Amino acid sequence: MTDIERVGVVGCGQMGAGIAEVCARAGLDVKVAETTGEALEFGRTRLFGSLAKAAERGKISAAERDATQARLSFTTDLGEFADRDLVIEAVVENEQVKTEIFQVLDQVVSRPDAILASNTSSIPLVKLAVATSRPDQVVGIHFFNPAPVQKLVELIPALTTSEGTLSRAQLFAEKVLGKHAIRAQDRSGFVVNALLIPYLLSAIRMFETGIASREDIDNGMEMGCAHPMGPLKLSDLIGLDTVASVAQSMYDEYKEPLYAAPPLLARMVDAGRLGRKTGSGFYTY
Ligand SMILES: CC(=O)CC(=O)SCCNC(=O)CCNC(=O)[C@H](O)C(C)(C)COP(=O)(O)OP(=O)(O)OC[C@H]1O[C@@H](n2cnc3c(N)ncnc32)[C@H](O)[C@@H]1OP(=O)(O)O
Repeated sequence: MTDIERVGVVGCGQMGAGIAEVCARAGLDVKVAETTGEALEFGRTRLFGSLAKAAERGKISAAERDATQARLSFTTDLGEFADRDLVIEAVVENEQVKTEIFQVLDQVVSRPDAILASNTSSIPLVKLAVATSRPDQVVGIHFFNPAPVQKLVELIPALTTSEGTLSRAQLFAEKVLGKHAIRAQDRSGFVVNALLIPYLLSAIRMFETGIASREDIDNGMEMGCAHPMGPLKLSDLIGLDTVASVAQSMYDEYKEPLYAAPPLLARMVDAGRLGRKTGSGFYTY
């Protein structure tokens, strides 16, 4: 269906693990990289736990779970990505860290037309593209959390991305992974975050100024507008550090006050209350 069979995923946090799961469940050979053995073990446990849950809920059979696990391998050495047809980087939203990863991938990935993709939600793709010697093969493939559940991916071409790379990425996302792809320009926030982040920040401001309780804010949007989760619960799911860093990138790009993070968000990030992943955010988990 496409020429992509071997996928590399850099980072096995919340998003990396979800993306690796989606790719392995689609029948691909997936190699996942983390920086340390400890981080890798944590990520593997998260990923295998999610597959176990999918099997318990009857979404996949026990045989499919085992076959999916067998398609996943783990490493702390990006050098093992040499044979990958597509690599999706899903590490922290830090431009320097991502740039260094793209420089390494450019060195190690040997297939001449391999696609180097980033799951970034806010860093300009062109900055990652020009860090490589193949800027026409770098593209944004942005998944949503939880990646196994959310149907959408955003495809973001950098100014340098070739139409061939973009169409192969689209074919991969739609035909192999079964996602719905929308295209967005390489502008901070793309489509979804450009709409979502100001809404989340407004909810945090509303809570901070005492206009309503966290439960009333969330119930308001869940019961009033049929959102699956209210904005404070959703911020906890995304991770408050991610919400803050995406907001910062959007503020840096547009200088619009509506993208400025409220002080409470910054203080919670400083306190390490990052939401579900740390056990506490607007709620306790
Ligand atoms: C910041 C960025 O750059 C971009 C982003 O990611 S923005 C964030 C986008 N995400 C959202 O907006 C999430 C909104 N929330 C939701 O869609 C839902 O509340 C939710 C899917 C997270 C949970 O749904 P729920 O009904 O409350 O819980 P639950 O019944 O446990 O789950 C519903 C389904 O999702 C599945 N699911 C939930 N979490 C999952 C996970 N982490 N992995 C795999 N499957 C999961 C469940 O197995 C269940 O599947 P079935 O109905 O087929 O059994």
